[in-house]
Amino acid sequence: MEERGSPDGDPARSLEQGPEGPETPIQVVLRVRPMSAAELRRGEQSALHCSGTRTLQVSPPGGGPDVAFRFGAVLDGARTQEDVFRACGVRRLGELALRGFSCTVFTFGQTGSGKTYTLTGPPPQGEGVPVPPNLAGIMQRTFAWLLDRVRHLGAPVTLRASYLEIYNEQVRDLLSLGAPRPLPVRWNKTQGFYVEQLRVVEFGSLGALMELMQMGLSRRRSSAHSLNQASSRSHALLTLYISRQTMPPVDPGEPPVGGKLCFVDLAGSEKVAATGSRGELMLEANSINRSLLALGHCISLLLDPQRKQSHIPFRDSKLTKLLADSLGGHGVTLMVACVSPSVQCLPETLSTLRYASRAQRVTTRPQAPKSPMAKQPQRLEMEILQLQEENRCLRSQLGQVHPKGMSSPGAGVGCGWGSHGSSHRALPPRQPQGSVGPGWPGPSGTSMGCCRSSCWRMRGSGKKRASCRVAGTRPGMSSGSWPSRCTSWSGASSVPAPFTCQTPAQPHRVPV
Ligand SMILES: Nc1ncnc2c1ncn2[C@@H]1O[C@H](COP(=O)(O)OP(=O)(O)OP(=O)(O)O)[C@@H](O)[C@H]1O
Repeated sequence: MEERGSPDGDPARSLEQGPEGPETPIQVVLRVRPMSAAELRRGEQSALHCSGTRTLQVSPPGGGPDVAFRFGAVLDGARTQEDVFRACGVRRLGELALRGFSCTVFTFGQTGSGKTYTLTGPPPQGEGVPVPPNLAGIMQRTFAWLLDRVRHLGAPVTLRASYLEIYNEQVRDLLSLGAPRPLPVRWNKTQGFYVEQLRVVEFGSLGALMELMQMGLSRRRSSAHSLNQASSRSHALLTLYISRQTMPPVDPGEPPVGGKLCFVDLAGSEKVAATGSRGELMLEANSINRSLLALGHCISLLLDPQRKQSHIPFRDSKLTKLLADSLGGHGVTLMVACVSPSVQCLPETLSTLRYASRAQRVTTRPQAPKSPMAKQPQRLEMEILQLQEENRCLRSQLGQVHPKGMSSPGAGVGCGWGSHGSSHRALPPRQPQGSVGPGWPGPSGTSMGCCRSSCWRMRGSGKKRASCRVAGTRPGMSSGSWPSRCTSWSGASSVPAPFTCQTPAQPHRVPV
């Protein structure tokens, strides 16, 4: 018996462990749906047998050796929606998304194989009729889990969602306020590929999120053909953006830590001869097949260690652009491959199984965006340097003033290092808001204390002729970008009332 598939190991455990090493393979779970009523009516036989929790055996009709495929988990037609949710380890992906990772769950398979059922449950039985809770799919179950999890977290979390479809190679916003219109896919260095002008909606409750999902589902293109009465004619991507504020916030202006959880319901591959698609249905089928082909091509190239470092043609379709990070980037990805058990579907099923086998050998390098806390050491280091410098300077002034028994440090002692030996003219200091100290000058012409502690940068004053004696005026440098606490200014010709520094001082370096 030939066997293909993933290496040994407990699937649930490997998903629960999450991305430990630098490279993590795409996890693949296989779901075999039960025989449909139509298939049973036609008396079709099953060609698939699950042996154990990870192996699927395929028995070709008319004899021949069985072929076995191994995946992270294999779920037969008797498994419930809850079983599937658990086996897929989606909660673990949710936890990772809360920690800032970008996670993707996507379903893949032939038309009518149960992809939409797995993600969102059966089609609603009427307008506004909700899916019965026991039939709810991975998406509804994840939403409920996530909202509950967020409620019990100590830190505030902002949740937002977007929902789009790729229909005939056009991206349409399923949550747009008006009629959906094509949106461009762009690329930049920080975001990678993204959809411009996509509506992202903040939500605060499970009910609000379910409404968004229903809105998107009702707008998504679907049609009937001979293999599925409600066949999706587009790829749909619902993304949850999870922004978790660090405690305590590093800086009110800092963006919060953000993770993503994206659910992708791919349209099914189809043989137009089998589905009987004509006209518009056939155009849709061709577009679907082309984009799935592009996806398969990228997956094949990602498996080639030589090619992985070089060019992968993600730009070949909108689908591959939007899945680029999930497949070859820094995301954590789960693929749920869906198949029909029927012998009639075997060629398509084998193609799905091979596709899924290849996908589980693709690896990504999961990486959470750097938390604002990570920037702290650098910021603190700068602050420490500045404070040390100020401390050193103040100490040296104290050492020079007090031995002479001067009660007022401002009385009659010139700065010892001004140009041409003249007294140092300090700019009138800008007092930081709410800060009043002994070093601040009084009314024009009087100096009250040490310019070293009282000379502050001229924030936005535009007096570019003023220069810092130590750092100097740098070409193109505005006064606002000078050292935060310049201790020695000169050339302040445009300043209305120059002050004379009367504190003895030693030249010193100011950290810039
Ligand atoms: N595990 C299952 N249990 C019961 N019914 C199922 C199961 N999976 C799928 N079905 C039913 O099979 C039919 C096809 O499923 P579904 O629409 O989810 O397929 P699909 O793969 O999304 O197809 P398409 O690619 O054409 O959109 C639906 O009527 C669905 O309710």
